[in-house]
Amino acid sequence: MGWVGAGVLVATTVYFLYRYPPRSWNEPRPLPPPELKPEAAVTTPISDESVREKHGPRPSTPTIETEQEDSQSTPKASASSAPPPPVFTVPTLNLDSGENETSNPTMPSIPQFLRGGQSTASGRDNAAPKPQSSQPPLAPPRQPSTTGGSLMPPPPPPVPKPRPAQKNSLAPPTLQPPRLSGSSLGPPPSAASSQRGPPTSSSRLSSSTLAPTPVTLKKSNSKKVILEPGFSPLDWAALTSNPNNNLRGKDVPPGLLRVTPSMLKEQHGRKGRDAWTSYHGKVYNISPYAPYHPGGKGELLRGAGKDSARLFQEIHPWVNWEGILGECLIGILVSESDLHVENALDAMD
Ligand code: HEM
Repeated sequence: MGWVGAGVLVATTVYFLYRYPPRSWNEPRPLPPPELKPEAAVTTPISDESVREKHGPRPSTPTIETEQEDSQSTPKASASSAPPPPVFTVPTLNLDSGENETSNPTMPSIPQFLRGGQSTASGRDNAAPKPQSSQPPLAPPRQPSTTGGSLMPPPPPPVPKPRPAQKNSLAPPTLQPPRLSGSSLGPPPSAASSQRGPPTSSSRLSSSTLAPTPVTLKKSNSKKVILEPGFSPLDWAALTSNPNNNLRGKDVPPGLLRVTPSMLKEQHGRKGRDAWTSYHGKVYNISPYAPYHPGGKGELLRGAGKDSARLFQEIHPWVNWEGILGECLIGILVSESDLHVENALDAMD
């Protein structure tokens, strides 16, 4: 309903503007000689109001009388030839302001319309506003009177504001292609990828794991050697898993031996002797492992006849010594004095 009312208001405004363009508002329109009497126009409505307030609602009267009373309160043409009172100049002054013409063009057009055309017409003046009356009882609430103080600005015509969505629809659409991420095209990360290190810059460039990854060959400090066939770590594991294989050495008595540093030094791996080494107080025969050592036989034998803990920790501290050489354990490392005391005790027994 609000939209219908607004539409009617806009249509009325457009009609008035078309019928009475703003240019004609400033033109001094000569009032017709049979203009209404100022006294009657000003005083009659007030008296009518006072009468109504005093005596309450007007009893039903014949139509003819009502028309007569209304005709008195309505500015109509009369036979009086008196000059127009200065009260009619008030609307003209209001119309001179340019803002009123532009902002509220409908306000001044109504009095012009009533004075110029309808005031001269007879009959349909009951609903017409009374320009000289400060309290027009029969006028619509939004009908402005000619006095500037009681002007009520009509509601602005509803201007539909474009919604943000409509703005976007009017604006040229900026279509952006969907962002293709490399990870979305590739397969899901495998479980092994979680154990890898952070991706390098070269691997980040490739969007798929199927793409060839550039391999940069750099000089490696690795001293790994090419092992002979049958001497892989798996072959060593298979060899140590069999307890029948005597990896401690053919001349070594069963049980753990007490090995002094002098005894260890004599097991240097040359002249047909096995190479022994000590690690954290234990002595191992490393000769069976020499052909399986990834770093080569020569590197391994650097620790022959002495303690290898420092070398081992410097090169590959991550290697499980005990897990690899557990079956090669000879005994424990004891000092020379300790061995002599033990031998003396054994002799006493
Ligand atoms: C004590 C003297 C030893 C020396 C001087 C030595 C030296 C080396 C060297 C130079 C490498 C190659 C490292 C590389 O490729 O970057 C290596 C690898 C290796 N060594 Fe030894 N080693 C010794 C003892 C041992 C012992 C006693 C064991 C076994 C308990 C052993 C097990 C290994 C293993 C498993 C690798 C491969 C490591 C890997 O690839 O990560 N080494 N060693």
